[in-house]
Amino acid sequence: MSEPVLSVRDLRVEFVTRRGILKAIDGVSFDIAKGEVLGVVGESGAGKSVTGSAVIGLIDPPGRIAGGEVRLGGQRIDNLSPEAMRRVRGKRIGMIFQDPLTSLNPLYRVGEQLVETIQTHTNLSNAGARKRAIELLAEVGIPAPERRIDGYPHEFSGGMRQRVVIALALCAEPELIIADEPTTALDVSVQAQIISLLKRLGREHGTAIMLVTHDMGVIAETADRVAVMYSGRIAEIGPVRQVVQTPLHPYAKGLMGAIPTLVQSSDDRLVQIPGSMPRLSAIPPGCPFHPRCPHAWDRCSRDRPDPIQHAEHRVACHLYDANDPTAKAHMIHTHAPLEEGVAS
Ligand SMILES: Nc1ncnc2c1ncn2[C@@H]1O[C@H](COP(=O)(O)OP(=O)(O)OP(=O)(O)O)[C@@H](O)[C@H]1O
Repeated sequence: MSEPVLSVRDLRVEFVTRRGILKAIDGVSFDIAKGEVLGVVGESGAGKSVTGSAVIGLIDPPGRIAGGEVRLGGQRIDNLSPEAMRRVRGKRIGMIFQDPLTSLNPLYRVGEQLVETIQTHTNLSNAGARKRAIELLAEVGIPAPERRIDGYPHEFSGGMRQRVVIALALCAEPELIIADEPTTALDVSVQAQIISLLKRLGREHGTAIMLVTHDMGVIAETADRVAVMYSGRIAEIGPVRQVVQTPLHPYAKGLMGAIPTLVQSSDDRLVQIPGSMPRLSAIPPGCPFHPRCPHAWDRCSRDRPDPIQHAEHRVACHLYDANDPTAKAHMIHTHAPLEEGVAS
């Protein structure tokens, strides 16, 4: 397999607070290949956004990267100077946030912003950059781009504004796009359009996309692979189809059961996982999910589970430890809906 565009190894991020050092990201590893969409999902506070911020070098004090490596196209970027990292962000990594106005200056016409960004990365003349900007606006589905290019951000609807942000992110032909909740602020009907646009552009431009969202529906629609985060760690990662249809980690099983389906009989209840994710200041020893896990046994409150390759999934759960003769028993002696991924 060719070298991944993004490679993250054993990433650790801490926040130094009066209550002590809080481990927000504690040993996260994943790759994203060219043209691939990795969905990063998990409940609020799981560490999705901090992971994205760490990749783009935007962890500000009191936060700090406490360990691990981030490589872009094989080159380490976690140890670059702030200035060098700013150049990487501008050129090699594009960013799309929930609020398009984070990326757009309300005082300038969208065309001026696109042209300026294009000219930062190319030798195009004003006329050439304007032509390229119109092409990009057309590519992201802005109608009448030769006219709309002279509009101000407030003259665009939320969905159209997010399309402009995507065009802006594409100006530099980045290797990686980090999209953090890109559709959360949009109407449901517009969300699907933006998501399919991102997916199509990622494929066409060969861009690797890290898509951060709490919305499993968006992940199921868009991602090639999915990482399920819990308490600053990846509980499970694998191809989206496998993880959505046959999740292995008990937390992922609960989360997948919580995807609302369009057709739902009155008997269908959303699966709720009892309890809540621990605060960073009170992460329990061993597996952070063990207090909520129906399978947990004494080992789970003692030993931190390392990720285990199980078929196409990588899962951080002792249940799948083929070297633990007691693991299987703990799988079998719990209730039925959690049994289909039994370790063999
Ligand atoms: N500046 C900060 N100081 C202290 N803790 C922080 C800081 N920024 C983030 N955190 C903590 O890091 C953890 C991970 O936060 P993060 O924003 O990555 O979660 P998330 O999964 O993206 O959640 P959400 O879906 O709500 O955005 C949380 O417990 C959060 O409180």
